[in-house]
Amino acid sequence: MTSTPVIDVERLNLNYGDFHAVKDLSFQVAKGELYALLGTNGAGKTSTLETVEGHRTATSGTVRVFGQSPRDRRAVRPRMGIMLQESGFSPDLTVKESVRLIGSLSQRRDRVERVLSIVDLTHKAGTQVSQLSGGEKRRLDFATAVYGNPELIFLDEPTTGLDIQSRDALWDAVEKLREDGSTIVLTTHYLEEAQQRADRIGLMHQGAFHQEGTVAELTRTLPAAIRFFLPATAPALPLRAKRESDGKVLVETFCLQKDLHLLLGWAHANAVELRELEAGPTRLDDVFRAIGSA
Ligand SMILES: Nc1ncnc2c1ncn2[C@@H]1O[C@H](COP(=O)(O)OP(=O)(O)OP(=O)(O)O)[C@@H](O)[C@H]1O
Repeated sequence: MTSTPVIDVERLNLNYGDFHAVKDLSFQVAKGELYALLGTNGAGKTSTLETVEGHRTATSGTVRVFGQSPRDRRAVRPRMGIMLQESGFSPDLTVKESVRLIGSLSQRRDRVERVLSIVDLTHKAGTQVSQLSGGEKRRLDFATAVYGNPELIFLDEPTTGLDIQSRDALWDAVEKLREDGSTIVLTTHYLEEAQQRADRIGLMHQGAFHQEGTVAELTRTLPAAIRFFLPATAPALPLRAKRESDGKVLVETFCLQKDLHLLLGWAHANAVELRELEAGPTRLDDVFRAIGSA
């Protein structure tokens, strides 16, 4: 990493009483990156992010954001947009008033109308927060990340409760922010989104990284899968395979194209129908499932 990282965490430890929740965690996020912090329940993601956001003090280790302590709120806070799982806007405020409030709290400058348009709430500007649907509330939460194009944006489960159109719109807006140079830290349980969007992933388990790297680096450690139903009368397969609980045959391979070619050639030569054939590269889900079994 050549330039100073936007986030620099060195040997972070966090204790809650006797419980060691985060253990010697180190990672960096470079300017313009989309970094996904993922992990099992209770892995320590929230504790880590709260420290990086300046809400929590480290038990030991150092955390730098833009080269400064995130506890120095006056220096760091105006440069960050934090979309929490619930932003807790007052139910009595209107949408427009809430967005204005984001402006005064963040000390960033923007046009309320622009922000309302990006989060697709222009038509709800005069509606009280208490009258919004779950998805509309989530889009209002997203306004905290958009207002004034912050340099560093935290997105905590950003698409939970959003329909597919709103999800697409949110990711379009995130892409736009990235084009303008924003750095993004994402947490999500939608692994597909992380797989599609993240430049790098930190995968936490029990307070430490289980793995860290690009999606390709994480998935490279596990084989791809070919699955199909095989008729009872079929001759012996040309590949090593196992039978799954639903009766499907599973072939695990690090040479997907070559083995698929071999299998299809064999099926054609023997006139065997491979019913419900599926073949695909390793997914992040598989990497997650392998945690604990490693
Ligand atoms: N205030 C607290 N006091 C004591 N233990 C805590 C406190 N906050 C979190 N913990 C514990 O620290 C561990 C890490 O919690 P954290 O919320 O950081 O995990 P997480 O990765 O965000 O989990 P999840 O995906 O379930 O939200 C958990 O075992 C949790 O029970």
